[in-house]
Amino acid sequence: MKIRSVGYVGVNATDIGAWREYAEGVLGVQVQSDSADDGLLLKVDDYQWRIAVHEAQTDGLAYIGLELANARDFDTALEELREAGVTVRVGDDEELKTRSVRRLAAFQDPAGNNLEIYYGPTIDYNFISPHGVRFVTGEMGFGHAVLMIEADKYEQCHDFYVQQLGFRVSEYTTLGPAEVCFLHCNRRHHSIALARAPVTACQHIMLEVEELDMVGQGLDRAQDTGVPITTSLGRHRNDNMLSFYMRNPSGFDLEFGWDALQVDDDTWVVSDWEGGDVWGHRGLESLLDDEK
Ligand SMILES: Cc1ccc(O)c(O)c1CC[C@@H]1C(=O)CC[C@]2(C)C(=O)CC[C@@H]12
Ligand SMILES: [Fe+2]
Repeated sequence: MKIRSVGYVGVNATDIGAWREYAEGVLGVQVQSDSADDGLLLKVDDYQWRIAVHEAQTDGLAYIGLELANARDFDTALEELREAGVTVRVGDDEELKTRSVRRLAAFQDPAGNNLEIYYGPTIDYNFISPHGVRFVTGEMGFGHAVLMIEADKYEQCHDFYVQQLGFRVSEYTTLGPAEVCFLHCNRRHHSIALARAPVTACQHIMLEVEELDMVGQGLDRAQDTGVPITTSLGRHRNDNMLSFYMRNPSGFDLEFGWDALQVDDDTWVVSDWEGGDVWGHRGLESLLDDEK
C-alpha cells in the first residue's frame, strides 16, 4: 500500500474549551469550528485541517488518517485490505464532507486503533499562526503518533503496519520496559511508532516547527498557562529531534519539536538502537511507569 503520509489525526475530548485555548494559546495553531459535531478543526498549514477535536465522553486518540496520492492508489489499497480479510467501511458523502477529502475508508489495526485511508484532502491555503509558528508538514504529513499497543497484539500490529500498510522500519529499540518500533512512510524519521505496553493507547502525537526559537517560545507559552510539562527539553539520539513533551487537553502527551533528521530509503539501514538522548528529556524513561 502506497501511503504517502500520516495526513491527519482526530482526538476525542471531554473539554472542547480547553482544547481551543491550548491550540491557539500554546500550540499557536489556527482554530476553526467543526460544524459537523461542535468540535474543532486545527489548521497548521495549507491543508484545511490536520487535527480534529471531537467532543466526546472520553479523552484520547480517535483516529489516524493515512494519505494516498490519488484515486488509483486508494482503490488498490482498498482492494489489498479486503483481500487480507480486513473489515473496511467506505466513507459516505457526509463523512467525506466532515473530513474534507475526496474519498475515505475506515478500518482498525489488530489492537483496535481506528485508521482511515483517504485521498484528495481539501487545501485552502491561508494559514496564519496566532504566535507566528511555522510547522514542518508538507510531504512528511502532520507529524507523528506513538501508539502503545497491548503486549499480546504488538507483534500482530508490527506485521500489520509493515506488511499490510507498507510502513518501513527506522529502528527497533528497548526503552526502559518498552519495546519500541519506529516506522516511516516518507522522509520523516517516524510517522508512527509502536510500543509494547500493558494497554493500548496513544502515548503522544508530535508537531514539528521550523525554528529552535519556536520550540522555546512554545515552552514559554505552556509554562505561562500552567500546562504540565511531562518531559523536559532534550534531543533524541535516533531522529536527532530537539523537543519537549507536554500534556494535551485529551489527557495524553504532545511533543513539540524541531530539527529532526530525514530518512533516505536508498541509503537507510534498519538498526537495533540502544536508546538514550543526546541530552535532556528528563522524565521520559519514567513515563510508562507513571501511566500504569
Ligand atoms: C526515544 C524517542 C525518539 C523519538 C521520538 O519522537 C520519541 O518520542 C521518543 C520517545 C519514546 C518514548 C520513550 O523514550 C520512553 C518510553 C515511551 C514513553 C513509550 O513507552 C512510548 C514512547 C516512548
Ligand atoms: Fe515522539
